[in-house]
Amino acid sequence: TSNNSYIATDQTQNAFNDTHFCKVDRNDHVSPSCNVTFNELNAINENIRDDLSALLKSDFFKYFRLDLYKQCSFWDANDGLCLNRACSVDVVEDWDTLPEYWQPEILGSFNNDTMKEADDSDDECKFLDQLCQTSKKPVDIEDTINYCDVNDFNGKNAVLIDLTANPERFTGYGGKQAGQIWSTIYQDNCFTIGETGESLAKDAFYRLVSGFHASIGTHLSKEYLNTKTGKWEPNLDLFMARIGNFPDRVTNMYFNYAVVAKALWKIQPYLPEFSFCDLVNKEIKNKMDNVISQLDTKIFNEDLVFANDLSLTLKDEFRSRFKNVTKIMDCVQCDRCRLWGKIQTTGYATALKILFEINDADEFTKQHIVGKLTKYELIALLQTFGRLSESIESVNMFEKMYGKRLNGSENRLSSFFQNNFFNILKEAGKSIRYTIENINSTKEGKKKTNNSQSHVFDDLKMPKAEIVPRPSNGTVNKWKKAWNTEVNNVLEAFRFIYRSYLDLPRNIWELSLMKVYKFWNKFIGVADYVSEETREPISYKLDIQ
Ligand SMILES: Cc1cc2nc3c(=O)[nH]c(=O)nc-3n(C[C@H](O)[C@H](O)[C@H](O)COP(=O)(O)OP(=O)(O)OC[C@H]3O[C@@H](n4cnc5c(N)ncnc54)[C@H](O)[C@@H]3O)c2cc1C
Repeated sequence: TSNNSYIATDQTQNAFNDTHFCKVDRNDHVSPSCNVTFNELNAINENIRDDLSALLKSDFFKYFRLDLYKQCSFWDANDGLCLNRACSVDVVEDWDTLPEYWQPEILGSFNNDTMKEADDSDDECKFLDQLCQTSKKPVDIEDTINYCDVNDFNGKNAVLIDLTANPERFTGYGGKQAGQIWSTIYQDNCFTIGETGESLAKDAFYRLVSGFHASIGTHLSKEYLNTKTGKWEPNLDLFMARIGNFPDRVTNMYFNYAVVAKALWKIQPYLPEFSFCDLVNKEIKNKMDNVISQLDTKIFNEDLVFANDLSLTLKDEFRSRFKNVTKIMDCVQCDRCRLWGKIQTTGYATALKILFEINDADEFTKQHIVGKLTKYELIALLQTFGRLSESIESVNMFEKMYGKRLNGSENRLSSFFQNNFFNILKEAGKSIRYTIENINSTKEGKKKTNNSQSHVFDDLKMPKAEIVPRPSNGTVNKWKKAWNTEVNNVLEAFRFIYRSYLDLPRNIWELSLMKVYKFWNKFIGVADYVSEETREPISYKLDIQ
């Protein structure tokens, strides 16, 4: 439930405490309202991935407008929030040692070249209009069906941003500021713990928020800044600590995927009627068709969500709570996080409007609602789908990395267990017994031909084989032989421990030397700040935006 998982200190969990990745059964249904399994969604996602990526990079879908200076309406941003940089320094240590362009404010800012000033004279941005033969005027949709403020993107201060040049990835934003945003969303806007189990609607609300949160975590883990190499690369430990060890978070991302996919499926018949020019562009239109034709109505059954509580008040409450979530995005202090936060909450809000406000039986409202979708809602809807699609792809990628890591550690573990103390004893015992038997049999003139057991541990110094003399009466004293073997084993174990203690000072000495060496390199500025591959300063290799 929301509050419980919020309070959990997930970072402290062992990332590899279970062999079952994410503890999710891929053949289970994603949720009671989704007649689709995790595996099926994975397959759909694989099929649409290329077309969807191409669509998101097209001129129509790659631009978004945002008012960077919109006032946070929940608290005085200069007062209630921690504004100093130290508040962001919760993920990367030693920020001060990094060059300026790696500081959180820079990583979280926009690539200025990719922003264009919006034209105040028209509510619509001219740049986007140039792409379209017919310009769609913004509309005053009745506020009663909106899950976000659709006029948010037409403000005087709104700027146009090229999303392909400002990817959602690790920014270093975190600490108290981000914590306050998430806690406000979960504690003040989600339904309470008891309530989430009450109905599918309240449960869906929490799932949407948690899936959104998990998706952000997945992206920042996938494109994480390795401060040693200066490269953006996947960070499996971070993913496991934030998402992978929480099956509910993984499930909620798939749930969100199903919700947004269903909304797209629902508006498919109306897409040709949109006046956005790029949709008229054959290639874009084909790609859009390819993507949506892979989707299916059974992916998500929106009729179930409000089925048990037909009360209109619950739907109103759901809508106004979600609108709050979209507004809280104005309080996010990291520009790039705010941009993607705004896009995704707008995308979810659009999906919810399509799913919950369009009545299939009522063609008039259907036309009315779909016909009045703004281009920013449509862009946000598709971009949000793109984010979730990438998240699902990343979960599968992290699973492979996890498998590799686990196999690697299994090998290390098995070699540890093969060489560990007790096995050495066992093998030593076997070897002694074998040697005794071999000697005995040689004495008896019955040479053994099977030598397969010999010398499993060639590198080990075995104790001299002890030949147990035969009793004079000719019968082997089995008990005495066993006793001697065990005593020998114990003695060998003590010798082994004793040798380890003797080695300890040498090991400590070597470790200290290595540390001093590393420290010296750092002091003279060599090792960590120069790329190992090229020996060039990292700044040349970084794609800083
Ligand atoms: C709108 C928004 C956008 C952001 N975008 C970015 C970005 O693009 N790049 C970037 O690097 N950082 C971004 N951040 C910051 C990022 O989300 C984290 O807040 C930050 O990385 C610190 O993480 P944390 O481990 O302290 O826990 P947080 O992610 O801040 O989570 C706080 C608490 O919530 C709970 N929790 C975590 N995940 C879930 C979940 N899925 N479901 C339920 N409960 C959960 C946990 O108990 C956790 O301790 C964004 C933050 C916000 C609010």
